[in-house]
Amino acid sequence: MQTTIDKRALRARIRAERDRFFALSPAPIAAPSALRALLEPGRIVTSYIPIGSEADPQHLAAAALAAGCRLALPHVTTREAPMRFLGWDGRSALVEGRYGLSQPPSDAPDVEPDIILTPLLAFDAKLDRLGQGAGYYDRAFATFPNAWRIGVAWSVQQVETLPTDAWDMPLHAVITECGWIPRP
Ligand SMILES: Nc1nc2c(c(=O)[nH]1)N(C=O)[C@@H](CNc1ccc(C(=O)N[C@@H](CCC(=O)O)C(=O)O)cc1)CN2
Ligand SMILES: Nc1ncnc2c1ncn2[C@@H]1O[C@H](COP(=O)(O)OP(=O)(O)OP(=O)(O)O)[C@@H](O)[C@H]1O
Repeated sequence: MQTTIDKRALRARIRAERDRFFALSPAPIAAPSALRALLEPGRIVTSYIPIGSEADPQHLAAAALAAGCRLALPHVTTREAPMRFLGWDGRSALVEGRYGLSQPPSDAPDVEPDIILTPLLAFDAKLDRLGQGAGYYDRAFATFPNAWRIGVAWSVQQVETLPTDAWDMPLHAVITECGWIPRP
């Protein structure tokens, strides 16, 4: 399948580019006003703890907490089991999981997210997204179709155009160190 080969090569290229960019100590990702406008008290925002050279959403999560939102983090086990979103107060100890991920303990409460801050490998001008390839976020988007899908990335992760599959749901916006990119 051609798109599978394309995606694998693209992932490797983008990971290398992201590593190079990250080594230059980019400016942190700050919360744009368009995101702050969505942070109503009581809303549930799922963040993530970055691994390697991923863009760090910590200031977005802090803005959400300060606005009275509740936080959650993704939790994965096997590749087959769907990802869960588990409540997190922003300070409690996390547990190391697969791939070196920091996750809430598996007995933390499941929540239904309103805003999904989404890690990604690449995005394009249409705000299509390429992830790690396990389909965790694609499946979560299908489960929570009414949640805001907001990508978090370094600007160098934008590519001309991505191959898409039938299940791909575009992002509503992407936040980079340069600011907010709305869906066209
Ligand atoms: N920080 C973070 N948390 C996350 C994700 C993510 O992409 N980033 N996920 C998104 O789905 C879920 C975990 N899924 C993952 C799926 C595959 C790989 C993986 O294949 N990692 C590669 C290389 C990682 C890299 O260098 O970028 C590996 O371990 O070989 C990692 C996480 C939930 N939590
Ligand atoms: N809504 C869905 N329901 C069931 N399986 C799905 C769904 N969406 C994607 N998948 C499965 O997930 C796998 C990975 O898809 P893809 O390569 O597009 O992942 P990705 O977008 O890079 O990953 P991720 O979403 O984890 O960041 C595919 O094999 C696909 O069959």
